[in-house]
Amino acid sequence: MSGVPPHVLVVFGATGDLAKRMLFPGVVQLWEEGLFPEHFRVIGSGRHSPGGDDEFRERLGEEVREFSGVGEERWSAFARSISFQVADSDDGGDLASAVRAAREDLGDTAEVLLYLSVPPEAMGPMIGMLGDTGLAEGARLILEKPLGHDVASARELDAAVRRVFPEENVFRIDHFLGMEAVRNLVALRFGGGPMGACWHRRDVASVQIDVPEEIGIEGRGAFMEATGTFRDMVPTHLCQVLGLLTMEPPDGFDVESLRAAKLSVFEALRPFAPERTVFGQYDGYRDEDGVDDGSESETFVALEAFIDNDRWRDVPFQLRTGKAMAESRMAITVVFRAPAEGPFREVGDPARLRVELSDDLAVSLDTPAKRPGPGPVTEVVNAELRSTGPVEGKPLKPYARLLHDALRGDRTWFTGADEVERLWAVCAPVLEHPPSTQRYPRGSWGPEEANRLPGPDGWRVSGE
Ligand SMILES: NC(=O)C1=CN([C@@H]2O[C@H](COP(=O)(O)OP(=O)(O)OC[C@H]3O[C@@H](n4cnc5c(N)ncnc54)[C@H](OP(=O)(O)O)[C@@H]3O)[C@@H](O)[C@H]2O)C=CC1
Ligand SMILES: O=C1O[C@H](COP(=O)(O)O)[C@@H](O)[C@H](O)[C@H]1O
Repeated sequence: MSGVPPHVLVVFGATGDLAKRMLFPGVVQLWEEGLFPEHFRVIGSGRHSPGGDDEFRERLGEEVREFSGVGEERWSAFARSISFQVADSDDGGDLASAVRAAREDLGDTAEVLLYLSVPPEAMGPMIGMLGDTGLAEGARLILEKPLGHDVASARELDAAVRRVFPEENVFRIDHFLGMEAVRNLVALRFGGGPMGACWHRRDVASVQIDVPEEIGIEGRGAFMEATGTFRDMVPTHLCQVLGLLTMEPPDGFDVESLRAAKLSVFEALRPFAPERTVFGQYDGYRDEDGVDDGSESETFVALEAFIDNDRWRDVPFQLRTGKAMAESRMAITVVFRAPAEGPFREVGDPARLRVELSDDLAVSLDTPAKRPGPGPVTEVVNAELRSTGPVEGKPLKPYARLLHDALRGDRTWFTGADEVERLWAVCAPVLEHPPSTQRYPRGSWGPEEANRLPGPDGWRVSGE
């Protein structure tokens, strides 16, 4: 028994890339784990019909089986409660009728969860339609990132949302906040361990948040042309990780306290400088479907950030992400200061803490230590931190975990509109004066200029 009331889940953008790769696999994982409502209907929606309910189920089934590993029989059992209904921002009448019918089938206690997995420019008009058709009434709404494309459009979108939905029903999703390792950052910092004690400019020399991706754009040409990697990844995933990593201790671990703590550090985040930002585009990107022959859209970004507060002043935070790179990795590396004086000031490599943003706890510490023997020689030794007990069940995938939160009305790990708006303001100088886009070979670590950005020590994960 999941303890979650009956639900009608409506997914707009149900034929898109996110839906097949992450969202539906997340839904199915919840169902397999007994965490999805026992009684439910899922209605996929979009402007174009995949053919009918059967065709939708069949196509989605092939994709979801590939990305989630669910077996054919289990999928068929789940898929019995799935249908498809065409809708767009001008016409949601049939969809509203389908949702009403599904709700009646499920009984009085049934709730409605609406998921907008559509491109940023489609959000505003879709929300208007949800209001006009009555679909919004009493429903919860999940909004995909990025929300808008700059400060003005984010504000406009937020106003559209507020006209139709009360804030307590709005869930702005950032799936990095559904990652076990990202949530663990809060425990590592505030759980009383040594990591919390040295989390200060006094001890920390620099920090890297590095999310290279091996995949290219996977058929998302139109999305990448309109959005680009900077808007897609920086004010969203990378900054949310940065926020949790650098915020002051929150007053509590509830939604309001976490948002206030993140907002406060985002207010101290210095607007990004175009001269300390590198944009790149992988060779061959212009030949992808939906991409302009002369496109200058960036598929790679690296930048340096500073937080102007007492804790972090002058500590460089280096952020990097890109498509078609040498390796897929999500890693945070904190480099500690070497002592300024005394016998160990000559120690070659400084101490480093590495947190991999993976499902399993993967934290490692490289620290100088004395090599056994008569001489005063030091070497770097490594300690791996691992969970000590058996882990209950399979770790939930980020979308599964966040959907589970939303189904239960828990907004703790969803973002606030004021954070979103502030982060667009931080990005504004780069959006207004973007650096020129440098080419880089597929399978590389990005343009040469980006490799020089962190200084002589380079990017810590490259080529390890
Ligand atoms: N793909 C990914 O890895 C991730 C994506 N996201 C976010 O999810 C959202 C969707 O991304 P993704 O699935 O990749 O995009 P896709 O382009 O693959 O799919 C978009 C979906 O939205 C529908 N759609 C497109 N335009 C409109 C429109 N104007 N009005 C209504 N519906 C529209 C499309 O169906 P139809 O044309 O039939 O309407 C399609 O089903 C984006 O905001 C993206 O940032 C977030 C995390 C990861
Ligand atoms: O939101 C997005 O995230 C993915 C990276 O997340 P992952 O969980 O698939 O590793 C990124 O590829 C995509 O461009 C972006 O829209």
